[in-house]
Amino acid sequence: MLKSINPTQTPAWEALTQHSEAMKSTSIKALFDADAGRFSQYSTQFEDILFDYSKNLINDETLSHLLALAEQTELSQAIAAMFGGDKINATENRAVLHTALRNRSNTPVMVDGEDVMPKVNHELAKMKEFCEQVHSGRWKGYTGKAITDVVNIGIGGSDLGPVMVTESLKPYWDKGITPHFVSNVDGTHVVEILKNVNPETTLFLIASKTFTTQETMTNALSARDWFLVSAGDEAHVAKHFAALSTNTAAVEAFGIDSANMFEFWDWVGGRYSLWSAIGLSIALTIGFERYEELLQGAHDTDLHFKDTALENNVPVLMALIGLWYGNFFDADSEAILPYDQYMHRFAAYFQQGNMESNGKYVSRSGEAVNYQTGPIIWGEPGTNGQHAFYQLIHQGTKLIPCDFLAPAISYNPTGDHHPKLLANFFAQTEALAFGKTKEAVEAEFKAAGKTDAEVADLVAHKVFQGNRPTNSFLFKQMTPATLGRLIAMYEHKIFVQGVIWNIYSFDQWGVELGKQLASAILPELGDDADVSSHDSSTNGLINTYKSWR
Ligand SMILES: O=P(O)(O)OC[C@H]1O[C@@H](O)[C@@H](O)[C@@H](O)[C@@H]1O
Repeated sequence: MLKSINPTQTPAWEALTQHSEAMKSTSIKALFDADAGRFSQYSTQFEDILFDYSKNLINDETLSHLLALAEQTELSQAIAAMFGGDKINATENRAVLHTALRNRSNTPVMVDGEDVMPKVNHELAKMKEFCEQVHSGRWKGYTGKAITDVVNIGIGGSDLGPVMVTESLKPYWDKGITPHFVSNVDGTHVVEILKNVNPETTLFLIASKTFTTQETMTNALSARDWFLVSAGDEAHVAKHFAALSTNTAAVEAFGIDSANMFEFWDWVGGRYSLWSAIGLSIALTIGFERYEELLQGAHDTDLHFKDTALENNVPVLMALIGLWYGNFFDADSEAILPYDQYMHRFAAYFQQGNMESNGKYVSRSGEAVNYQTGPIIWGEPGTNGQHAFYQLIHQGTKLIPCDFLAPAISYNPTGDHHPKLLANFFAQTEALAFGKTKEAVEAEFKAAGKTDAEVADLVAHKVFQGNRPTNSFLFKQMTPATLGRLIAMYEHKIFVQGVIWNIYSFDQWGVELGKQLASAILPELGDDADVSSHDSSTNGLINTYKSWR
């Protein structure tokens, strides 16, 4: 159990409040002007990832207060508690051990007196064997053909991780398997995906921690019906359906052979589950060895996070910088901007990671907090975002701290695309930090021959205030290990922030009410009679739907 400590009651919070006032009267530009060594002071290289946090409105004093806040909220104890298998997910009475799933050192990890590593290794061995069978063609479909397509049916944490990772690692799709993902209960999703696959050569992975999620069960049944239209005999299901779940009874009730079940455990949060059996679609797509490299990368970060002093600890620094803007500068969102087309679902992945973990207003002692918690996370790949929403980041009224990520080496070094892409990355962080002064705009106008009147009309619109903070993550090349490192860095950032905000980051009660109400409404949609059991808006929507369908 983590202690409940109100962060706003700590001396560090008070110091940060005062210090933030001082920092509001300086600027990122002034900090750079005063210190030629700022980049080397506020950047660090972790393995093959350069983390540059110098373009932030921070100085040594800021960091020392933030680190004091981490100490006063007992962050180090919380890190030890998580890795040690304590039940820090108190509202579900569960340990939080996605780190055990990628514990390549294989040191014992105890939960309730039991070392979980043997069962983690057992399941990994089972996944490996299955991948070998599928890749070698020994695993055959009902007409004797090898598997060519894998359809992962899952939603939320049972979908977003596999989608993001397989897309990010597309250059590694060399096992003859094409992955597909069905998540939305909208029939369009499953119908459109099934148009592209052949029942004889398709393997369905039903991915659901609980195996009760409405969307996934509905899609799984539709996929099974579609499959049986061609295959006929139910006995063929065993060759084409596997389950990734913690719920053996529900898997069996669905009709999936327990030999085709890949298990994980209640101490794996859904949004932290790509490292478990939920990662099977990844391993099938990129190969099991590459999946192990992904796990190894995450393990590298875990060891760094667990064993490095807070002041040099990358996920801790990421968390503290984010919290600085959220709590002391009223920033309410953060943008994640990968300059890597393959990473196009990275922001969406961490939208769930962050917002489901830290979107909580109730503290660990059950009271409403009186400070901001988790940020809104959003983002799109560069350079597309530049032509869409960067206007607001540069000149809007909101402060939006941004993370820029890019590989130095592209898998597609066609022409000069990659230098152009990276020139944009570097330029954007420069423009956001340093802006463009009125004097610079005026000088530009004058050089272009504009009249004084024209200059006066336009100058204010062309000024960039700058002072917009960014973090940059430049990595050598996107490999499975690099991706594993990056994901784990963001995961631990979320953990650190949740600890300091005194909230429970590993439950998600906020998703339940909508599910309950949807189950109550579904039977009401079964006939054409008007309903009157809800508020007038909900009644109005339901009754209009019924009259129009
Ligand atoms: O993996 P299952 O159990 O189908 O859950 C899928 C998703 O459901 C949602 O309601 C959330 O709780 C997510 O955290 C979870 O990943």
